[in-house]
Amino acid sequence: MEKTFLMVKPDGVQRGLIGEIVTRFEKKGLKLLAGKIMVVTEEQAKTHYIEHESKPFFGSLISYITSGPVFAMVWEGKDSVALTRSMIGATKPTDAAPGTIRGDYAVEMSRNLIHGSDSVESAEREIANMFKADELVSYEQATAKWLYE
Ligand SMILES: Nc1ncnc2c1ncn2[C@@H]1O[C@H](COP(=O)(O)OP(=O)(O)OP(=O)(O)O)[C@@H](O)[C@H]1O
Repeated sequence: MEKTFLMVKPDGVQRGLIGEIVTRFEKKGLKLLAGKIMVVTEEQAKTHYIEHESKPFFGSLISYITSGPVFAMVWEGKDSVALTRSMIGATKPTDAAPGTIRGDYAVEMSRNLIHGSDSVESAEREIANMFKADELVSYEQATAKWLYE
């Protein structure tokens, strides 16, 4: 089983798309281990996007991701990193296939609604940057069946 870090970016929160996005992953069969509305600090943003530090768009990327609340999540399931990346779609909305989140709802590359980890290692680093260990339920807890009395 694999964990991944997903984040509805400020444009997705402002457009009221949290529920729509969460529903897609729930219906796919992934389990939500943690989720919170939060404002990303500049320090967290720079750690999150460290691989883009030398890129010309780094400054605007940091301003954008810290500009308003995001909805940060941890999901777990088989092949969750690859599955969620394919459900999110290409970075550039014009390349994102219809049926993907960006393909259905995003227009601009710099306002592409959602982030998803690109590897298991990135997911571990990104989760640790945004969550404390005790904010996550376990996969066993997330899959436990509710029973009638
Ligand atoms: N050439 C670019 N010009 C402007 N913004 C860009 C460019 N390339 C990437 N970005 C922005 O930086 C973010 C991170 O880029 P990355 O290549 O990691 O894409 P991604 O993995 O699809 O997106 P994310 O990391 O947000 O999930 C993109 O989501 C996009 O908003």
